[in-house]
Amino acid sequence: MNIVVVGTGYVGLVTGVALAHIGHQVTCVDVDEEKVERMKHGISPIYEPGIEPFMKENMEANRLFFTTDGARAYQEADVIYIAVGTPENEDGFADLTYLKQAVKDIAAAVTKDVIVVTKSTVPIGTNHEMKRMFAELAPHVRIEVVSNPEFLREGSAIHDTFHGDRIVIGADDERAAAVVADIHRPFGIPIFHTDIRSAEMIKYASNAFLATKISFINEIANICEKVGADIEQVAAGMGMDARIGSSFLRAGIGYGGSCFPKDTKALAKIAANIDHHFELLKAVIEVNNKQQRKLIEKAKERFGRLAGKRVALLGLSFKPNTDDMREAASLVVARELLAEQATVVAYDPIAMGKAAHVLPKEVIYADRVEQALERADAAMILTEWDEFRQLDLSVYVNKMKTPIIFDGRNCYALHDVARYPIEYYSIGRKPITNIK
Ligand SMILES: NC(=O)c1ccc[n+]([C@@H]2O[C@H](COP(=O)([O-])OP(=O)(O)OC[C@H]3O[C@@H](n4cnc5c(N)ncnc54)[C@H](O)[C@@H]3O)[C@@H](O)[C@H]2O)c1
Ligand SMILES: O=c1ccn([C@@H]2O[C@H](COP(=O)(O)OP(=O)(O)O[C@H]3O[C@H](CO)[C@@H](O)[C@H](O)[C@H]3O)[C@@H](O)[C@H]2O)c(=O)[nH]1
Repeated sequence: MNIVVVGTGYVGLVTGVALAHIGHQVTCVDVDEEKVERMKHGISPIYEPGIEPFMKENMEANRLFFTTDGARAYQEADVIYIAVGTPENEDGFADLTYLKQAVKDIAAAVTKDVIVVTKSTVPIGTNHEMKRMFAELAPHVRIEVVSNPEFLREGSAIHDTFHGDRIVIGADDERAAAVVADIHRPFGIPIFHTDIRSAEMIKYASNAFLATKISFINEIANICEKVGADIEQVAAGMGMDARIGSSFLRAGIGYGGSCFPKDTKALAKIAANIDHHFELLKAVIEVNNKQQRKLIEKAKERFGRLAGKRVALLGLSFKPNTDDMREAASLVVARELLAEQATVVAYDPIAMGKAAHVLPKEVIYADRVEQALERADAAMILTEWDEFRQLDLSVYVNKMKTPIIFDGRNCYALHDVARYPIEYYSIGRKPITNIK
């Protein structure tokens, strides 16, 4: 089976590598020449733990290739996976420009029948629109379109691909569905067959539901703070109920990343377009927007004014084990701190290179966590990197001007913090005020 993957971002590259690893012949196409050049040398354009050894192993076995020559790759393909970006446009809807361009590129090149598999997250009805475009642009061949939404998480993408809970295959054509199921069978993951529209909706509904769990637990955390309960205990107790489940109940400063923010907004928009006002989802989004500002609120309450304060920002990426800055809470927090005329000194183990392109230019970068904390009036933890979780708490005491920590990810146990002369404000838990 000759497989081509269009787009080598988080989804495309991981899909290409994984399909090669289970034995398929895979060519990954990207329009970004620099990216392709790096990948040809076994260098991943994204920070994703464990991906490069997989790339190298499959390249050496002659199963994995990279090219910018889409036309040639599409001509030789039996199955083409589309994994290009579908970012948010200014109305909150999914921008389908890249996807439509990929459809045009494929239609212009193919000379034989082919199956096109859509991995990109697309609004309900998009795969049918793609089918219509193919029929119009490439009437000489038969192109079947299959929806195969992706559920991997950044930072654990390789693990998720080999250990996913399900593979969703949405198709109108039984033969095409069977071909795609056969391709994925070696993963040994349950395959769920459905129609195309339901597959498209499964992706949006899954992300919206997970985002709902996060906003729900964050609201409970905010109430816990006021009634003296502890969110870690509450989430643990709730999660023991198998009907609720313990995952995605980590309270914090809200969800970010390339998917939840855009996909929740896109689903709300999809609903609005058919005159359905998705009130629950709108509240989930609103709660998240507020939650991203939670540490600023707490700091203002503690200090009154933030002007002139030196604040160490620990963690910039939207979650640990990725350098992805898309919709990271750090963007909001850095901007607000600077607007309050605070000095912002930032540190992230991996994301500083990317962060420097998107954070305001006034942000100062530290090479090490200790350097960021030096003479700081306050520290704000935005990403729960292991480096911060494992940091000896005495470092805060020894380095900071005043060891006042605002922890947006509940990195430390309260009983550990209580042993140090630290002021500690976290999410949904009692503050600790041990500074003498
Ligand atoms: N990032 C995730 O964790 C994740 C998980 C599940 C689903 N998704 C969805 O998968 C899709 C891809 O997301 P991503 O984060 O991997 O995107 P990305 O932005 O990281 O990568 C997209 C790639 O496509 C390339 N590209 C654009 N147009 C092209 C064309 N015509 N031909 C060849 N290459 C082209 C770009 O150069 C880029 O390298 C989106 O729809 C997203 O919502 C993402
Ligand atoms: O209990 C939790 C879990 C997550 N988060 C936050 O939620 C965001 C998203 O985290 P996660 O879901 O782990 O990462 P993503 O890589 O964005 O993955 C999500 O988005 C992908 C793109 O659609 C989907 O494929 C995945 O299934 C879905 O989990 C991050 O900011 C996390 O800090 C919390 O605040 N609390």
